[in-house]
Amino acid sequence: MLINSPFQTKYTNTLKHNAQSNHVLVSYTKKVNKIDPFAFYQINSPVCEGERFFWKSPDDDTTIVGSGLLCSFSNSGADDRFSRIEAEWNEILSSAVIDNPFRVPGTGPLLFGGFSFDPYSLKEEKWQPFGDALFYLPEYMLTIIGEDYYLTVNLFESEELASQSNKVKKTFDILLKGAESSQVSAPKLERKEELSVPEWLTSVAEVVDELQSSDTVNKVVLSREMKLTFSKPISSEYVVKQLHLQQKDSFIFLLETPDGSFAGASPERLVKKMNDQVLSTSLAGSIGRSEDPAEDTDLGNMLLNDEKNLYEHDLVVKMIKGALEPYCNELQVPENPVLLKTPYIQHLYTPVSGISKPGTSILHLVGQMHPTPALGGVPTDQAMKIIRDKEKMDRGFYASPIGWTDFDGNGEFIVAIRSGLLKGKQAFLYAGCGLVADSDPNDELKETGIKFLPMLQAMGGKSE
Ligand SMILES: C=C(O[C@@H]1C=C(C(=O)O)C=C[C@H]1O)C(=O)O
Repeated sequence: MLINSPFQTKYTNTLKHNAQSNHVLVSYTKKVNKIDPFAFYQINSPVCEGERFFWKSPDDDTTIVGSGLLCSFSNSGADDRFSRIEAEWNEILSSAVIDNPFRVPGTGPLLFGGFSFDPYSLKEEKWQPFGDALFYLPEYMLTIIGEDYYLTVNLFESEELASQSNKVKKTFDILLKGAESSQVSAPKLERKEELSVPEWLTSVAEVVDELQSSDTVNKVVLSREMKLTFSKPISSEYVVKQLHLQQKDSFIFLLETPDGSFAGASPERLVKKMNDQVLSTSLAGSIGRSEDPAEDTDLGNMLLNDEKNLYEHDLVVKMIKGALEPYCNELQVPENPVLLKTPYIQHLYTPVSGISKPGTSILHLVGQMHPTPALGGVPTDQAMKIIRDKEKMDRGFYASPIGWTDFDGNGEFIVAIRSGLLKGKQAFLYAGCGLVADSDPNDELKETGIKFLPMLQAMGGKSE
């Protein structure tokens, strides 16, 4: 690490955080020349490996890369995990010294991370480093907004200001000199296993039966897992580079820990907040793609007129509208969905936008909206119970909110689908689908098979 922070503290609870609250955050942001985000990602390897993150919104709108950990925020269990992260973050910010003349969203001190899907689900060892909430305040961060590049350095105040600014200046110089990205070799896939397929098909059939006979439960999203084994440990950087090249219309995300990384390419925004503008997305209802343009249009039209998919979609729209209503004015919800196409699948898509009421934070909105019926079901509590009972696995961070919030309260969170956990020589991929009373198990198996493809392709495991 270029700046040797003596305060690398893992805040596991509010109490511990309070004990550290005399440390003042100092943050510097500078506009810099163009720099390759992957070169920046590698810049402090191997020292910072396990302490990095990567984010890119569709169409290269915003790219944020963090390297090195000034501190992390984590917690386990409990429904108040959203507000606890927010309280700890606000406490750090309340005494922070911030030198950022630009105040562009995504620059300056920023928290990147996410939450687990379900704090009450069974817990698997492989997800243990992530807990139920994990956020990073990076030491070094690159933000790219369109053609503009910003570098932020964060440190805790521990020395004379003059020597601090000297260090920061040196850091900027070193970072900018070493900015060449080196190649990482492709992983060699040795084994690909779709886990418990017969059991999963039985669970889907059972849930469909329950949906048919129930007066109260309308939708449940069930997911399944695929395990990949490689000849050598898989590089998170390789995977994220491939996703970046292959999935232009999706959000690319990566959160590293020293014991496993979570990465994916999700088309689904949960919520974006820029000043008081709020934007959310209902994404549910799916159909495949065709290489033949006319056939592809036909498939899209079929989806736009399919009652089962429209119903599934509408449940999500209604819930998102209901969750945002108490916190937003001027909510706009188009009457009909449109299509959102990614390379392997097309979805029904409805944007929901509004103006947030004063005092509404993005983390609060995330807590109010998660899990939407696109990933959980309707009604939420009953659907979550069914998911726990039928899936019998730990989704970890799959299907959960992941994203960022900056010191000005701007931010964006997505739903972490089309994703996987990379752990040494193994990777665990996840894919799910919305079930309603007239769902067919074999169709759902096929749909989830398609949803594995973005990650599979990025890891060299997609057979043509
Ligand atoms: C659950 C996933 O996707 C979700 C389910 C969808 C559906 O059932 O049609 C569509 C988009 C996503 O909201 C996944 O990709 O794993």
